[in-house]
Amino acid sequence: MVFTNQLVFVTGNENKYREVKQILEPLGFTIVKPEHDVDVPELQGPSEFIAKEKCRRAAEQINGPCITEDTSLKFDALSTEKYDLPGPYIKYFVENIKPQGLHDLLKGYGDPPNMKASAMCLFAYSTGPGTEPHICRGAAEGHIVPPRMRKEDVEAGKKPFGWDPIFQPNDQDPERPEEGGEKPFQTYGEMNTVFKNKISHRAKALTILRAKLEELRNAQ
Ligand SMILES: O=P(O)(O)OP(=O)(O)OP(=O)(O)OC[C@H]1O[C@@H](n2cnc3c(O)ncnc32)[C@H](O)[C@@H]1O
Ligand SMILES: [Mg+2]
Repeated sequence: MVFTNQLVFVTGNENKYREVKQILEPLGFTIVKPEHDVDVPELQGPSEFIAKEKCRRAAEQINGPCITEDTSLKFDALSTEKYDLPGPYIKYFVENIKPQGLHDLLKGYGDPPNMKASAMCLFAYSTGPGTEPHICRGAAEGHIVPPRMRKEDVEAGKKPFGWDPIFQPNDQDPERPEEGGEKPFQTYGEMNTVFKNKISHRAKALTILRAKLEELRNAQ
């Protein structure tokens, strides 16, 4: 297996693709789409199983190395020690009840309601069909808040990226505007992309993926 800096990212989500390009390309990687359409079903089960299986199937379909990514959003109020909920099923929740509905769902239970949430991203890297994918995890703790998006995006009628408008990550310092933090605390949907890409669950997972790729390259 010869490593190159070109990574095939198999995803059906244009927003994910854009963010991965924005984060990794300044670091010397080239992110490309597969040459032909790849259809990986929405798998169910524990997050790590989904992430590995998704990558295994994608590598088989493109017959070569690739990366895939699976994102989940856990609400503390709904989760148990064993199961993160909605967790990997967040896609269907957000499609059906939209960010406002997700917020209202939590808001309706508990006094006061527990609005704590964490976003998790699992990247998987496969060196090709028949190999065990490597998993790189990144997480961001935060709170679910009423939807807030950047004014210009609302005015332009822009469709939000998933649950961005209701997730307010804790890891931001409104006292340090030079680092992108702005008063008051922002949701992902309000942040400029440079700042989101610096602190997000995806950015953290990509830092680990990058180190993993270096390690594999040095070991060859
Ligand atoms: O083809 P894949 O890569 O699987 O793309 P997907 O859109 O099906 O993505 P997932 O299966 O990982 O489902 C995650 C859901 O969470 C949403 N999502 C992922 N990352 C997000 C982020 O950074 N901010 C907001 N929503 C996000 C995404 O739009 C989906 O609805
Ligand atoms: Mg998916």
